Amino acid sequence: MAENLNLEQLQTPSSVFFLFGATGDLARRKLFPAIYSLYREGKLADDFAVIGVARRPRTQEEFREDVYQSIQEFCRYKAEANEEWYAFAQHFEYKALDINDVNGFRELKEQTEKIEERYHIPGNRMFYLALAPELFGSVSFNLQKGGMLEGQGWKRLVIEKPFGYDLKSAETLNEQIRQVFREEDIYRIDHYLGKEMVQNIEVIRFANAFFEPLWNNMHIANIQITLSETVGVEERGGYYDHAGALKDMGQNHMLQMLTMIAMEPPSRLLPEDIRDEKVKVLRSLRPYLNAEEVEKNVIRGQYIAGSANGQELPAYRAEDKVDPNSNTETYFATKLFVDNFRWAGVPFYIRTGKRLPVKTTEIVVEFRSMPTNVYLGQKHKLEPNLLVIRVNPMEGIYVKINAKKPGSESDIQPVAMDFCQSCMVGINSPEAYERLLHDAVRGESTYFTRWDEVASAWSFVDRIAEAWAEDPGKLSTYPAGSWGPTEADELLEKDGFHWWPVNGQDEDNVVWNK
Ligand SMILES: NC(=O)C1=CN([C@@H]2O[C@H](COP(=O)(O)OP(=O)(O)OC[C@H]3O[C@@H](n4cnc5c(N)ncnc54)[C@H](OP(=O)(O)O)[C@@H]3O)[C@@H](O)[C@H]2O)C=CC1
Ligand SMILES: O=C1O[C@H](COP(=O)(O)O)[C@@H](O)[C@H](O)[C@H]1O
Repeated sequence: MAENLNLEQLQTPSSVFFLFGATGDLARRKLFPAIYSLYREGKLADDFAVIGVARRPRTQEEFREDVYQSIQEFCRYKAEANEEWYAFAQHFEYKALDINDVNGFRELKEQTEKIEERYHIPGNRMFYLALAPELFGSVSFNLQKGGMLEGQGWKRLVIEKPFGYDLKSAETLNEQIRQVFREEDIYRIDHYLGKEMVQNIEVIRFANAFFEPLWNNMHIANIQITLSETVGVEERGGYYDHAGALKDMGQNHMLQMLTMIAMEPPSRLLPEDIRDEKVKVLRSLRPYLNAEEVEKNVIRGQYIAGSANGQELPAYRAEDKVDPNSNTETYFATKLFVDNFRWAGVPFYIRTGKRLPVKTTEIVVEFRSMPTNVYLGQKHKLEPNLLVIRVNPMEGIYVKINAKKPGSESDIQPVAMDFCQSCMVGINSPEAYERLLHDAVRGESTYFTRWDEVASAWSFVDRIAEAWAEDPGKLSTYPAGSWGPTEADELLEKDGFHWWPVNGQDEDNVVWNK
């Protein structure tokens, strides 16, 4: 029998979790809440410690208060200021240092050793960099120079996206961190890989006899991946205006979801076997060879002023820290091909954007139509079968099939066979960051991106970004609160397809099994 990893049996070892960027947005909104949820669910070792690191001065009490406030605001479990909270908060300490100052790291070492002694932690250290990528190299070097990587126990580096701004900068970054850490000790986060339903794609595909035989170009007409957001750029205008939708979401989350959908079944469910299959998909992406191909196949747009739910919304160019003449895309849609035997000729359409009408991530697999339609002339045109994977905020899958309308002579109507996971587990489905932190501390690297995946994704995306850089003027606009530029609809219409309604917007047309 093939050897697999038994996640349930992986122990959570005692360790110190260093959070660089502890006064930042990501720490506040995602990381402190994730640690607290893991604690509440008994998924942390009894002997654990968290050291927050950033430049701002904070007393230990102030830092613990920051953590408390973040949990109250963003965590799915609420804390009560009682003894239990006090016991938990004692595990948190703060160290003010500048990443570029090695002396700060020497002091950090002393502080760490005291904590490790207090909690009997055997030198296991996880360094989470919730920092701008320019600082990743300096942190790695100074961790080494400051003696933080010495002694027994494992030392792991967890890095946030974006991993570079293009292939070249990613390579430089990678060379820097690889001078200090081994590839197997580097955990590159793509939080979409921590989402319940993205991980479920593997199970849906490889544990169901009726999907895998149909999972190819003989039976699938096209695949659509939509990641729509209602928010604008919020406080992150400075970062976003340099990144844009393609690099912020396309290079990572969208391509990672595509790999999960398109990869071959691995022979074993071991991290490297799965990652090997994913990277093959990225290497099989058909590159756009020139600016004309990019223009034909990739639509980019930027939102102008609009409205949603009766609220007036500003144009992107009027957002805080955004250049008023910015040509950065807040939306892109593209048609891709995975040039291998399984997927030859099947278009993958992916789209993402800010200030769209709903917050949703969905993957729609559209099956080919029946070879002949014996129901021609009936009232209802036969719709293709769909498998829809709802990633968030609703979690679940449904299969859309055609059935006879009860009581009618021969009317046909689409019905949905629905597995609504969020209906069963409610809002308590573990957040992506919880799952990924838990995996990283246990040394489970499957749902982190390996260097060759990152590099292949950048190679693909760079060609698009370069074509856009040559001709920055060709940018469509769309009103905030709309579904993006009309050109994105035409992209599918040219092929005889259309975007399927997402987020249950098709419900009037479909009978649901509820
Ligand atoms: N926020 C989000 O939703 C997401 C963020 N990310 C990524 O995570 C990373 C962090 O993002 P975010 O939290 O939003 O950023 P913020 O700007 O909110 O926080 C940056 C953090 O870095 C610290 N910092 C900056 N310079 C130094 C320095 N020289 N020495 C020590 N600490 C320093 C800041 O603390 P201080 O000023 O006190 O020094 C602060 O804690 C970025 O790479 C971002 O792209 C990825 C996905 C989502
Ligand atoms: O990585 C990012 O993801 C968020 C969207 O994540 P979600 O889990 O809320 O869907 C996006 O808003 C942000 O711009 C991007 O950097």
